[in-house]
Amino acid sequence: MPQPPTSALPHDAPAATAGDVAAIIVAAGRGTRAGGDAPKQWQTLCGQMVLAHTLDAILAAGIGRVVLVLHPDDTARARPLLRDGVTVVTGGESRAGSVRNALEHLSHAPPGLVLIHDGARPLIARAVIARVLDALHRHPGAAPALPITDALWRGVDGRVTGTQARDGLFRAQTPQGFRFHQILSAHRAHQGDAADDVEIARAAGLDVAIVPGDDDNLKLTYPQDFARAAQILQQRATQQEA
Ligand SMILES: Nc1ccn([C@@H]2O[C@H](COP(=O)(O)OP(=O)(O)OP(=O)(O)O)[C@@H](O)[C@H]2O)c(=O)n1
Ligand SMILES: C[C@](O)(CO)[C@H](O)COP(=O)(O)O
Repeated sequence: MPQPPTSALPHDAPAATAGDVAAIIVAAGRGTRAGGDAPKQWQTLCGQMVLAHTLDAILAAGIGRVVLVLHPDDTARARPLLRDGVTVVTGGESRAGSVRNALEHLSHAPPGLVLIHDGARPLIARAVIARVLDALHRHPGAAPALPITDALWRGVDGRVTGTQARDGLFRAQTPQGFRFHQILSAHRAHQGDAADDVEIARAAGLDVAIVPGDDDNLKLTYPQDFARAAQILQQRATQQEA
């Protein structure tokens, strides 16, 4: 069984090399819902590109091998992000296609485990990464999520047309982690798009554990998300100074 890297593991976990784990950061989208003068992953958040925050967070967790998945129009923007252990592949027409391109790239020197993360989630905490890696000791897949705490409705044209029970429903986050060869096979077998990699894994019959997510691990989707993300980063900076 491949073991995750030491630095992202609980203190009592067996030591492992960082080479056992690779991360894929998908950042080939166009960020249409966010608007702005560039796709959201390239916009500035607290003085740094969104994608730089995301990459720094993944590297800080001890993941020594990262594949950035970028739109072909964006490769020049990525120059400040390039360093040892970071490679770039071209994205696909869908998020699933982008992930598939990265998995095929990694298949030439396959890791034991792979974490698949949205470039648009720059506030990913090391503790969440560690929870995913720890669960991969016991499950072929693991992903963070938050339970739904609000009532759920169906609506059309601004009116409620029905309600939906919330029991057993979760808001999925990333990174979503898998044993590499299993998620590669699942993607190769999958037809069409998918909301996330857990959907593709489940379609291939893989067991996926849910680990606690983090409210701060938001996906930058709309313009207002940037203000919330900046507030979280400023709170973190203040706490570190204290
Ligand atoms: N063909 C695609 C589409 C999306 N993504 C990435 O998948 C993540 C989640 O997708 P989303 O938040 O929907 O990003 P966009 O597709 O850019 O947003 P929008 O739907 O508003 O255009 C993002 O980091 C995005 O860059 C990708 O790598 N390749
Ligand atoms: C992968 C994901 O972030 C899990 O919640 C989400 O499905 C991405 O959705 P999007 O429409 O591609 O932003």
